[in-house]
Amino acid sequence: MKLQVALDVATLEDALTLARQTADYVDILELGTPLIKAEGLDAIKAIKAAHPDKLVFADMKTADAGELEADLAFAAGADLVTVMGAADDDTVRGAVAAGRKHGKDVVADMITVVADRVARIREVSKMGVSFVEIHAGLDEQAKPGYTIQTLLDDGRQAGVPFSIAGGIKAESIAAVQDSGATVAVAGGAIYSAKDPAAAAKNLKSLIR
Ligand SMILES: O=C(CO)[C@H](O)[C@H](O)COP(=O)(O)O
Repeated sequence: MKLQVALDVATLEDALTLARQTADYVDILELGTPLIKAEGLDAIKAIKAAHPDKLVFADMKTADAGELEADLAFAAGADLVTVMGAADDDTVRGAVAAGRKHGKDVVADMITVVADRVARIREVSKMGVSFVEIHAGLDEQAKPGYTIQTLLDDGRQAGVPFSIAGGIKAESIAAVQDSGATVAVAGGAIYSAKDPAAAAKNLKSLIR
């Protein structure tokens, strides 16, 4: 299982610092959606230039104009780009077309798919996305009683390649791996830690 750090900070300067602190321990550097909105697509270029050996994931969370938005992110240097799994089928297909043009990967973010997520995961997988991200966003995580378990159950059931994002911590990363995930995405557990490098190193060490 690969480890992906979500650079969920609001400035490129902070993102470059966090990337430098964690790059030795992660496989994928993710530019979080707020970072892309704050700094623009040039931030993708800057992270890729600083870490050409890492996969760069642009969390565009595209909801419309799939081909155009994915094309822009790939042209800026992204290796992986997200499209919303809840978007129109043509938006997903458009992003996949851009991915094929650039020889890169499109990931369907399954955040906000509340009714029969497993069925929608199977549908978008047939549209050509490389994998799905089974995801509980920060607002969902803040609700009382939130648990990552439903994400893991959906992953197990879906029978297609998936990543998990939703507040993964040192205590839960083994269960994420046991669910069959190919990528574990960690944001807050790393960027909110006193020592982000040590937090990333610890998460990596817990992957068997
Ligand atoms: O995309 C996101 C929020 O929409 C986050 O990047 C993702 O949820 C990972 O961060 P965390 O581990 O803090 O949940």
